[in-house]
Amino acid sequence: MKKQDIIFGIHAVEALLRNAPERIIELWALQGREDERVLPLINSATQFGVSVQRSSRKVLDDKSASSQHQGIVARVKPAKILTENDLDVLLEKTDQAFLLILDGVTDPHNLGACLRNADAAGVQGIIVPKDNSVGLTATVSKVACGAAETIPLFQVTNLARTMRHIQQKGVWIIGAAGEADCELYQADLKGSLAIAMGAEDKGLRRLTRESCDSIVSIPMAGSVSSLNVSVATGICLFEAVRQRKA
Ligand SMILES: C[S@@+](CC[C@H](N)C(=O)[O-])C[C@H]1O[C@@H](n2cnc3c(N)ncnc32)[C@H](O)[C@@H]1O
Repeated sequence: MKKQDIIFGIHAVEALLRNAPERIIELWALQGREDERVLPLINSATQFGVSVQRSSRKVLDDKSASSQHQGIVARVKPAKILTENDLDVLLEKTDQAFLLILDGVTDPHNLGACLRNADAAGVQGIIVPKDNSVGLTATVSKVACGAAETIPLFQVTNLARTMRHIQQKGVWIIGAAGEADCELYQADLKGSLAIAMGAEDKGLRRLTRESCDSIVSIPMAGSVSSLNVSVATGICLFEAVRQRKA
């Protein structure tokens, strides 16, 4: 069974039942413990005609390849892969884009945390390059706490080309890099916007950086040279939220 065919954890399965119950093929719930958070999920799945099996902890650990399943594991049909064309549809529907670009994030915990931040900030979609990025794995869904089932993730073949394309549609792209002279808090983050974050090891690739309209840094007071990408993403997104509400 491929890892991405499994979704586990209470928030992730709950979001799946709310947003795409048709994707669930079967569900395993921990036997012998009537967890009040798991029971509504079992009831809801049963209403959708999903087969629910009561299983031992060992079975759930094996199915999810994790011990973090919180007593609930689902086998699912893969999510529809969204591409450049789907991004166009999104842009046509909004007069003020708010997007996140992740240039090659490879750690599932980081992508999960970025999805969670993006959902909380009201981001409409996340753009990632198809290659050299982690996809929507079971761990990503678990860490994202339901956001992997709500935020559209656009996987594009050529990130720089997609960036040019969305710029032509009026989206201003701000990249985040620790060494930039302009501070995040000086940048104008209102209007149609995409914020681009770099990968864990190499940061923004040269072409991605050159495709940004401007580059900003989050001021650092201590001795470390950079923040974790999901932390930096949260800071940038919520500064944008603050400005857009003002
Ligand atoms: C772990 S950092 C990458 C560090 C990498 N060694 C580099 O040279 O960029 C991952 C991403 O988080 C964002 N980031 C981390 N710290 C930042 C800061 N102080 N200012 C702006 N962005 C930051 C950037 O987008 C960066 O590419």
